[in-house]
Amino acid sequence: MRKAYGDVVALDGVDLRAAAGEVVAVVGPSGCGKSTLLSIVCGLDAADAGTVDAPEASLMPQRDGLLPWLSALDNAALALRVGGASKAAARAAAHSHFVRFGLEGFEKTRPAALSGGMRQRVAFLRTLLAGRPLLCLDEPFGALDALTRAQAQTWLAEALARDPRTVLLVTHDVEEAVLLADRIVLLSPRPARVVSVLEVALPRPRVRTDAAVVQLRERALTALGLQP
Ligand SMILES: Nc1ncnc2c1ncn2[C@@H]1O[C@H](COP(=O)(O)OP(=O)(O)OP(=O)(O)O)[C@@H](O)[C@H]1O
Repeated sequence: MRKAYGDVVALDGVDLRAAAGEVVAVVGPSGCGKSTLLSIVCGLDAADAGTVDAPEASLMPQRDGLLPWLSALDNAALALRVGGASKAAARAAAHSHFVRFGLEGFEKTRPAALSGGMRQRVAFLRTLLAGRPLLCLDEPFGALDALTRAQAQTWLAEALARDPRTVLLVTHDVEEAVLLADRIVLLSPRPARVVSVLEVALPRPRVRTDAAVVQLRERALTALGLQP
């Protein structure tokens, strides 16, 4: 696949495959074209050359995209409302996940009064409830502090274990990719090309201090040229 914005070539020959139910992490340096790739896969942008053969996808954008004037519950229920569900049905469906997502008691809270981690959980729930087979997650935890990020990685792993989907997870964070993905696609600096693909054949749940996790993280960093 190829995509340029004027003289800026964002993607140059990126070829990517995901099997149904597989979590594929896409890791690459800042500005290499990862968001562009997700926009094309989700049908929000068109490639200049190449094709996308993907099922219907829902995108969790880099900034959480929550609507500031809606409550947490109505934000989570938004995709269902857009899909034609009544307000009551959409709220009930969204609410049935609130306890598991650690959001109980915050149904009426507006996004500005939620913590960063909670906002990400609401945004993820909204993406999940869109009911599409493919989830495109663009740096879902990029804005979180290290501790909140570690917690968020755990709940995402648990949520996907409960409700498996095909996932494209864009991240800068090699460790996050090793913890969550079945396969890691490493991209070059812009224009993005696939540098290497690593299989993550490790049992779940994965622990960041595990020797195999640390070893794979180092292999990925080396492939990206970030480790001697
Ligand atoms: N709509 C656009 N118009 C012009 N240039 C764009 C547009 N979208 C992206 N670009 C450029 O394409 C390149 C790739 O951008 P993209 O956002 O896809 O990278 P990224 O890997 O997601 O970056 P980051 O990791 O920092 O989020 C950048 O140089 C960016 O400036």
